[in-house]
Amino acid sequence: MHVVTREEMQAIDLYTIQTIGLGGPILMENAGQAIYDALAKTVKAGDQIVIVIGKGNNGGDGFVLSRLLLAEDRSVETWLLPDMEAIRGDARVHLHAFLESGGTIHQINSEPEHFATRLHEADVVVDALLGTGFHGVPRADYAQVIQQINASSAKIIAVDLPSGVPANGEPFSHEAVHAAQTLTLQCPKIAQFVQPAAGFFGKTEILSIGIPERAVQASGTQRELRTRADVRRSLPVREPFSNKGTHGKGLLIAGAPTMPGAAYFAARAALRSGIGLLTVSVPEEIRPILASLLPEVMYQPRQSLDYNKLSGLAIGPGLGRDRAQAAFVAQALDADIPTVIDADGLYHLAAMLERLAGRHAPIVLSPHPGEMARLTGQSIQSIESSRFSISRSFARKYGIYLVLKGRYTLITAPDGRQVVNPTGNAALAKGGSGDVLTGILLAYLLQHKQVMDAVCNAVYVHGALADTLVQTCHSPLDVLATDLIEQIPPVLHDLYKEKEARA
Ligand SMILES: NC(=O)C1=CN([C@@H]2O[C@H](COP(=O)(O)OP(=O)(O)OC[C@H]3O[C@@H](n4cnc5c(N)ncnc54)[C@H](OP(=O)(O)O)[C@@H]3O)[C@@H](O)[C@H]2O)[C@H](O)CC1
Ligand SMILES: [K+]
Repeated sequence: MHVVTREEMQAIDLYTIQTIGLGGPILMENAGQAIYDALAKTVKAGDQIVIVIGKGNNGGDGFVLSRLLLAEDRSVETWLLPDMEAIRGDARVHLHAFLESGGTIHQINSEPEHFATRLHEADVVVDALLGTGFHGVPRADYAQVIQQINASSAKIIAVDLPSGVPANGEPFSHEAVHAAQTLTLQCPKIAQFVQPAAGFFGKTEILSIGIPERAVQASGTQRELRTRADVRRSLPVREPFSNKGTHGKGLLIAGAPTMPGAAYFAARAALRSGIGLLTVSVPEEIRPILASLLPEVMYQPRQSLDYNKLSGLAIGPGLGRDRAQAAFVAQALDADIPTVIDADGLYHLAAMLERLAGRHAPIVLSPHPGEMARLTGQSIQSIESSRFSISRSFARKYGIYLVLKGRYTLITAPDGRQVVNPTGNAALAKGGSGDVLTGILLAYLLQHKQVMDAVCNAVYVHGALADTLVQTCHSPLDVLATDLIEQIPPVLHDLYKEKEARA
């Protein structure tokens, strides 16, 4: 599933209409029908529905929905902000069809009090004011209606985008529709995954409107939303006669006397994620503690790390920020084997980014926004408001795989391809969860054929751990790193069972 900008969506529309030959009115009919079907799942029989329509094709979707609801014995009113004469093109076609089918249009500007009353009484408000055509700041008349919609106690369902939200996720400070649910048409837009826009979507459902994949491909978009099917398809299969050496020999350089837990979490997560052989390097003071907790791993002293015959390494969890540790990061980079750098490893990396050049083996960096800010010298706010572009330029500049963590973690390949991860929740915002991800990343880097699959699947599974825990027996407040690790077996069990069932 591709994530698009407004311009890419418009190009997809144009290709579908001009090259494939599916006219705009047909797409709009499909859009209206898809919205109608999605509404049927959430709107109750006696609900009073108010559909609020703007001037463009987003409004056109609203006319189709109004016509489809005509046939039902429901309390539905359709309210139009612009004058009817201003409606043009495909939207005009469906305005005409609605009226000729017996529909009634109420004009907001002619009956402002009645509109206010209906909004107040409504159980559901469908926001078909503005979609991908919106830009800038809402004009006064639209701003007024957006404010009125937000003030109603109705369940707000936005068509394609919450009105007032810019499709490309540009930062904004004006009021936009706070939707309980957004029914996005065909392709998720960038806005859904960046702040502050993401906060206006509510529960989001992507509805197909019959646009062929070829039209999406033609737009050249390089962004995708990872689906469970993508993960299932690309998970490594364990051959029956494989041996421990087949699944990677990894080295984890982590932990400090004051932070032994990080090394434990990353190591145990790597083991649970299928790594074949794992060697851990921790300061001698804490090795006995780790050895008692992790009998499955081998140990190497920091002073004599052997990088030969390794399939990959991870460095950073709990490593510590004193200068002495920087040398281990530099050494790891010089080893030029598949490498994951996280946490304090990223802290030291910031002073030696030039070492990333000229390497051949893949490198995966997994910063949270604060660590990314330090790596780029930008503020956290600028990172958060332009996650896609900042990630892309950094990954391409240094030739690395970048995992920019967040509510929707964004994965970027050295060639600029980007994947949005849909799983995860606030339960992950706790010490140790990043160490668990590092362990899964290391294990997957050593087991997947494609690096991008390894990284995307590790991030997907990591988020799915938190989702499963919160959906079954935890709250977002009480999930510990150890809970995440112990959730790996059931989550992988389900994924592999689904994979087998589809084989
Ligand atoms: N393939 C698909 O996804 C399909 C999507 N459909 C729907 O079409 C919209 C996009 O339609 P479009 O007409 O391009 O644009 P909008 O309806 O979103 O809005 C256009 C009108 O909005 C006005 N506008 C723009 N900026 C502002 C602003 N700052 N304040 C107030 N009004 C604004 C603008 O008015 P003008 O007077 O400036 O012209 C436009 O008229 C998409 O989102 C889907 O919902 C199709 O239904 C099917 C295919
Ligand atoms: K809308």
